[in-house]
Amino acid sequence: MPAPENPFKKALAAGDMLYGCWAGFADAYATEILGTAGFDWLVLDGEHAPNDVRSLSVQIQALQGSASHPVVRVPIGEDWIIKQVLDAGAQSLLVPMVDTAEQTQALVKAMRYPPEGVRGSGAALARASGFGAIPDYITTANDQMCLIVQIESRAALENLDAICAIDGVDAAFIGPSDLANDMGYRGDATQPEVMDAMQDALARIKASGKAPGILAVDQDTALMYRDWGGQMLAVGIDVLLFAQSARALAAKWRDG
Ligand SMILES: O=C(O)C(=O)C[C@H](O)[C@@H](O)CO
Repeated sequence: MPAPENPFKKALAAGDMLYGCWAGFADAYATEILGTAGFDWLVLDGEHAPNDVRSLSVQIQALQGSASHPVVRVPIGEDWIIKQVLDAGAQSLLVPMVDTAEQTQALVKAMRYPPEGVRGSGAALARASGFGAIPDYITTANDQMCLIVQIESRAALENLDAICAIDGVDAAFIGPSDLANDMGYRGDATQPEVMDAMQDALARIKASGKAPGILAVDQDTALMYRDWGGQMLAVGIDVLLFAQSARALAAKWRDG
């Protein structure tokens, strides 16, 4: 029995439009609820939400029966955390702050067992292999790995074509907020220079044959990014959805 097929990897390659949402409560119960909403994918955010490997692992479990595919964002693109979240059952990783082709090549290797890569072998302990119930996991897992690199700096834009040319990259995901910061427009991704850079980057990613990804937290921006070629399109953040609706409700009753 081989490693489970990665439907998200397949859908990205097929060019399917895939709508996602950030899962930032770092809580399995909240993520399980979000998993009933109907998104194609959810980012379990290990970079900016208070997650650790255990909280990420239980959220992956909570999405077991959901149509929403878990995309785990690691805090940093390093071998040790990549092998831990893959062993926990993640098959699709979003890696922040990827600036060079060399970095990208190392990430591809970190996600794969030798000889293609350097992923450490711990299948018997790993939830990913069904704790040894999938006998062929170690020989078939490499093909199901899905790498989404985050493009969020001027250096990444400069190296974008070389990054997208790396075998093993499935998608390149623009981080509007960090990109704006790096371009000198801290907190404002609506600046024309940033918008032009993002539109150009989405087109270049698409032209490379990889899936273009990006995040928007309002409908008009999401529609614009989709028109620019955004295929892996995050259209919301659960924490923001909750906070904004709670504030609106309080204001409604408080202020009449
Ligand atoms: O730079 C960005 O924008 C992202 O990578 C997304 C943010 O990290 C996300 O937390 C929303 O602000």
